[in-house]
Amino acid sequence: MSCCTTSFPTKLPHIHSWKYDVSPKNQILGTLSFTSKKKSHLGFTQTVSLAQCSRTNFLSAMDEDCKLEVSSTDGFSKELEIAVRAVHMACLLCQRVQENFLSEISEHVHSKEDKSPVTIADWSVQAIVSWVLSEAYGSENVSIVAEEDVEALSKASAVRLLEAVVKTVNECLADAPRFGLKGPATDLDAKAVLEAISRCSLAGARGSKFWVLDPVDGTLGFVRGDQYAIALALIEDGEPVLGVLGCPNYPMKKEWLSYQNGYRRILSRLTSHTSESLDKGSVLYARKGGGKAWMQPLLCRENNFVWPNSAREIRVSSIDNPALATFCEPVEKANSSHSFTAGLAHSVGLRNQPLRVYSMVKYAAIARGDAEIFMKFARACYKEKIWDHAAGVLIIEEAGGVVTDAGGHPLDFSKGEYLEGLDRGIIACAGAKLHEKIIRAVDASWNSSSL
Ligand SMILES: Nc1ncnc2c1ncn2[C@@H]1O[C@H](COP(=O)(O)O)[C@@H](OP(=O)(O)O)[C@H]1O
Ligand SMILES: [Mg+2]
Repeated sequence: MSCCTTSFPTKLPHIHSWKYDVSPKNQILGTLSFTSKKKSHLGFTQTVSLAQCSRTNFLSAMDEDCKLEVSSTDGFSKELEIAVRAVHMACLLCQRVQENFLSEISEHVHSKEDKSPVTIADWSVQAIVSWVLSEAYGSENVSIVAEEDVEALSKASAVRLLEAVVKTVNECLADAPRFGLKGPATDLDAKAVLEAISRCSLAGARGSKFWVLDPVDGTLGFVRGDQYAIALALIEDGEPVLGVLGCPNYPMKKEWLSYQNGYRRILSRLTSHTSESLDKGSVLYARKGGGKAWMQPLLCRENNFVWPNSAREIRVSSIDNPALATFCEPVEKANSSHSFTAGLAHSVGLRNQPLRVYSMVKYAAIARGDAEIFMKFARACYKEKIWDHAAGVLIIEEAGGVVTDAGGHPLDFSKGEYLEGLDRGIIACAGAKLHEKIIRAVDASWNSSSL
């Protein structure tokens, strides 16, 4: 049998080319080698004994294999990949729950003690992310700070609710292999699900390294069929070092964002379960210090996740003229003063209408270059929580943007579950010029505001 040697670009950014022996029938038969643009990998040669396989399978297999090599030398790569895969799974879970309950909402939405809504998706996402991270690193080695606790779920009156969560979790974990993750050998029972949820504790926020998770950020958007996000970050020594934002209703194409206020509800009525409608979300991620941030499309239901899953680099907008800039803010004026931001917008010369969007999708919009400014000014008595910001802050910074409080200080993730010492509000901008203008405008108008 005659073989030839050839090379082609791979999907991995670090890998420059593969060389492999291929038979006339396009079968991969034997030894292959690769070189990398990264110095540490130059000249590295790997010999792999491969069963005969198609070129497409070979490519996937080798991208997977190579990933492990890169992971071992590249800080946080393995954690990042697991986090991204877990968030993709969580997005799928949320899409399923959202589609189901848009028609029977009352059964699925419950009130927490502070009257904010919580759904089976919040608990289920927390359970699966906790389970996946614990499986990957051992539960004793993983510290997760997350929004939900099990109190309401553990009550005798909540049997049906707990059943629904357990079912949702198991349905999602059954899909784990599609995402390149190992699922449980048998379904998790209620005890295991409750354990996974309660393994996440607020006490972890005092440690030097911990994950922080908002299982469904913008729950109000979620129950209204609108924007919401799944936010996972890794904090080390008080700073986010990894950030992953799942935005199941924020597609790769910007135009879709303008269909806010219930477009999902309309879409899901018009389209069938398996159609393109499920392929309209994105997952954003970044690693500290890389100076890069990325975006991947959500999986179509029948596809398998192959890293890097058509990742596209994202960058903040280059617009620095306020007259052309768009600013985002929360939909709910209870969460941020619309009148104060309207005054700021006027004084710095912002002309576009504010883009009011639920959840950390606002951070995603800045990182992707779809908007230039995000401002949030909550009431003085409200303390911002770390899980509402950690992932978004890192992704914007790595995409080239600036995020600080209104005093120009970085947000402090080192003091437990709250952003302690936050000065007045949060300002995220595509660039330093816009950021300085907003900071100056806040100073000029703060004393005359009612905040
Ligand atoms: N009174 C308040 N002021 C400011 N933020 C609040 C708030 N009440 C809740 N939030 C936070 O705002 C988040 C929603 O963000 P947004 O208003 O930008 O959509 C909520 O996240 P959850 O939905 O995860 O609870 C919650 O953490
Ligand atoms: Mg939140």
